Amino acid sequence: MRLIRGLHNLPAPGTVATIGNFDGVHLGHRYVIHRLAEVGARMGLPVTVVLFEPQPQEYFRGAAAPARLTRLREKIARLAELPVDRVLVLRFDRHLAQMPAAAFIERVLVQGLGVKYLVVGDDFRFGRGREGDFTLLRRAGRIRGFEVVQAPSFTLEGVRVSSTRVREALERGDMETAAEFLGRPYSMCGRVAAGRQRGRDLGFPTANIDPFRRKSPVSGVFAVTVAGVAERPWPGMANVGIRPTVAGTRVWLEVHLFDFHGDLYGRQLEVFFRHKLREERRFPSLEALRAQIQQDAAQARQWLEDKEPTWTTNTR
Ligand SMILES: Cc1cc2nc3c(=O)[nH]c(=O)nc-3n(C[C@H](O)[C@H](O)[C@H](O)COP(=O)(O)O)c2cc1C
Ligand SMILES: Nc1ncnc2c1ncn2[C@@H]1O[C@H](COP(=O)(O)OP(=O)(O)O)[C@@H](O)[C@H]1O
Repeated sequence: MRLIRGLHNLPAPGTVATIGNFDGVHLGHRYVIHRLAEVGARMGLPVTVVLFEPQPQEYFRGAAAPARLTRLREKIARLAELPVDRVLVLRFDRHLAQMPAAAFIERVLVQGLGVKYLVVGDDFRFGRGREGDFTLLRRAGRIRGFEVVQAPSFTLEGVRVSSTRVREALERGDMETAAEFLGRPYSMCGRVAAGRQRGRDLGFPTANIDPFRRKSPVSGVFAVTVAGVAERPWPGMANVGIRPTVAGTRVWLEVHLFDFHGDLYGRQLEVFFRHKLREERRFPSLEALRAQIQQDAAQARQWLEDKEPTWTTNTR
């Protein structure tokens, strides 16, 4: 899969494509991409996914935009596992926000991509003031020689899988439903940064990861599994929050790995949120926090052992 940033770096025109946010790269997205890849194979054309970064809602609404499920590099990693030949990332800035819909079609879709077959959601809007919609695309396609189809809805037990639904499940701590919609447990990726070495004093060293999000779609304390430590996912527990007890100010993802001794600084980890244990709280003392974290550890171990009994024999 090739990652292309901006319209200037596009390879020769001729492609099947889809445009969207693809936040979460959930089962609905995967379904659309698999169908698109079938068409691409039939037409003998590569598959292009077009993404905007930041997501248009973030550009327009700033802090009021919904929490990101996946940051760009997470989206790209998930898309690379699918039959996608290229991801085109278009910077969503003033220039793009103010581009008339007709110019978007001409510059991006026709001259840029040379699109022959395009899949978009029924509610897809584009161009200055959201003037462009599905009908306009269809009409332009008839004139400029590309086909436009609506993304098929993917449903699970009658529910249309969407990024919003995943966010709602995560918000209420329902990790199981989120995992069903995503096709995998919800995860965040990041590099382990140096903290203030307090975790060690608490008896629970934690690998600190910057979630790189204005808002996190998950918060609280979780049983987790972590990829990037060893061959197999490593069991642990994590806190996502601002750490009110130690007067933290911004959101961090902190992971303690069970029965791990070693250095993780600089390591790229993927943390899978398997089960929510509780909300983050402000404790009257570090002593009280330590006692609670001990309980969290016991509960997280229990949950992971019940769900993934192989760990007891394989990773310890
Ligand atoms: C499982 C777990 C649960 C935690 N729960 C809370 C909490 O409820 N409230 C809080 O203020 N901090 C919580 N923390 C964060 C600790 O305050 C933090 O790990 C500790 O202060 C170490 O910070 P450091 O990165 O500065 O070393 C939790 C940490 C872990 C690993
Ligand atoms: N079991 C463990 N789980 C997580 N990190 C560990 C563990 N054992 C050692 N470490 C290392 O210790 C570091 C965290 O130590 P800590 O005292 O919490 O300091 P800080 O959080 O301030 O960096 C991690 O980044 C990692 O390199």
